[in-house]
Amino acid sequence: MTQKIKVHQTNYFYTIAAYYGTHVQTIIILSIIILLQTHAQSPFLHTDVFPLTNEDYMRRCAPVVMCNPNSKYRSFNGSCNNLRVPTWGASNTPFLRLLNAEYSDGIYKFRQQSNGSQLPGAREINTQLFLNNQWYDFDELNVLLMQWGQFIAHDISLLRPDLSVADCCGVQNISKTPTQCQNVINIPKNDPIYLNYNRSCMSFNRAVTSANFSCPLMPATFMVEVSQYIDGSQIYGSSDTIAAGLRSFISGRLRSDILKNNQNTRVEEFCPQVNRTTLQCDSSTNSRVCFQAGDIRINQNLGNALLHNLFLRFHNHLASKLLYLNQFWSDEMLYQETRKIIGAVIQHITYDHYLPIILGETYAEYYGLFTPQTMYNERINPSTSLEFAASSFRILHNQIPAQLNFIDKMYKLAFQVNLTDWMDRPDLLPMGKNVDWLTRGLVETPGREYQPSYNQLISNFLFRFNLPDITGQDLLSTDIQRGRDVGLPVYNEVRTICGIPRANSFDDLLDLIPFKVNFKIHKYKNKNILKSFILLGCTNIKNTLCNSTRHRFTCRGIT
Ligand code: HEM
Ligand SMILES: [Ca+2]
Repeated sequence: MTQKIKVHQTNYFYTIAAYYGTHVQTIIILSIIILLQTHAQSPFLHTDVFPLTNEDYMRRCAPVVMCNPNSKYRSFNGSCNNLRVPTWGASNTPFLRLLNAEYSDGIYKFRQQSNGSQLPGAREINTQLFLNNQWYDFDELNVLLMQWGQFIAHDISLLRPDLSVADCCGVQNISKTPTQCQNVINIPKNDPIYLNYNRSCMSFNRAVTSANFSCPLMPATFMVEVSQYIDGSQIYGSSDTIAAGLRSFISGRLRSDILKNNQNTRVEEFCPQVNRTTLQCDSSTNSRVCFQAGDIRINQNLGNALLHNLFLRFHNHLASKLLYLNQFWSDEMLYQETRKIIGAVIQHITYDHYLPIILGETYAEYYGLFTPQTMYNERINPSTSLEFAASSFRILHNQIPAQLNFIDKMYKLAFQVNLTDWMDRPDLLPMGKNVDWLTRGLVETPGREYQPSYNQLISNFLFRFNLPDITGQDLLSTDIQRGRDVGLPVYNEVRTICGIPRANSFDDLLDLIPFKVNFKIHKYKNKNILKSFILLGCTNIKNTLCNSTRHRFTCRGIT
């Protein structure tokens, strides 16, 4: 069994985004901090420095799992990858906390300011600091880099919001409503967007806790509902049952649907369609297509659905090649061997192509993240940390472009869509040559410039066609609120665990947060948000294409 230590446990990205509140001024900049520590000093190598509450689940609720040490293939739920502690990294086990939970009641209530008042509203933070600070320079990296990030995020993390309390903002008497509803995101009176829609509140559903898994723990403990290893679980599923439901049981292949395009001129293979009475895609009443895969978020946006479809085709292609070479292999062997190769490919792309760009080559090499330097330390808990999944990795939401380009084989822009117009509605994919065109679009379109804000559409109109109200939601506010929901500690605490001195003044923050970033003035910067939408829509095609793509995630020659 290939066992690789997940990198994000020892990555020290951190953001102040989720830690706003105690000092409003520290909101100035959204930043990633990458700490360069020596291995010897790294606290993350020793599980005994983690909060003791991490052990509570193990002591009280963890199932006894028997492993076969000679098993040739990974389990679907991730158990038995670590033979010392078989449940480490398994689905439906808790996120790891690098630091103690911070709640005002020590258990579950949102953190407060040091003077006991509420933290500034999440939406207010966005509107005051980020929403109007959009920069429109193009990146030298392509949009596929962003899409790969989401694809692996779904491989290692799923924190499910509790949707049993449907629309909190419809509830009038907030003092008598369920606790869940007391955590809605308030919309400031002068909100530049929602003001026009007369909205004062945005729904926010707190995440399900271990109590939903018959394991009530204090402080609130949150469960990862997918296998936490990079193992392709978003393709294959994180349980035996889901995995079996996705297989054809013929020649190692996954179930798929062969669909004709709208002109009946082209036949292509797609992920199987799900029965529309299930929860998947149900929030989008007007979608005709609804794919099924190992992860429930497959249909969330067109780019993610595209990668799922490409990997399904890759699996079935590889399985047929293996069958050709090994005529006597059983369905099971063909399936598992193909799955093993796909898992390795995903790790290879992640460690050798993605992370060196995200972290920088020096860092990636120093920590032995490139493939030839793999090592395995059975004492490292590989679980996805809350600090990573609820904060650090979400910073890369700032790479999401407002639009996706469909580019034809002559490298001309065929058409462009708003990402938020097609959420949970992947209907476009099986039409025409859209799979080819969107693939080319991800590869050939420069990514969104790295910056503190998220794009205007996901900051205002997320899921706009899936919600009862037509306006939609704000991903940046949701990310800030999610940090509070799961009890993330304040930024200063995280500095200390990463070996950086505590900041005692705002000047102390300058060591890792560049002073100037917030004052960047760009030619397209426009105070009027609605005008900037027009700018986005009119982006000149010449500027939106990469000149060539010698590297998987890199645009070349763009100025
Ligand atoms: C392509 C467009 C994307 C959309 C529309 C999107 C949207 C979302 C949404 C709605 C959530 C759940 C928010 C909540 O309720 O707490 C989420 C979670 C998350 N996103 Fe994204 N995202 C996108 C891309 C990305 C990218 C590029 C990355 C990283 C490189 C990323 C990393 C994450 C992570 C780590 C989580 C938490 C996952 C969990 O534990 O459940 N996402 N995203
Ligand atoms: Ca996984």
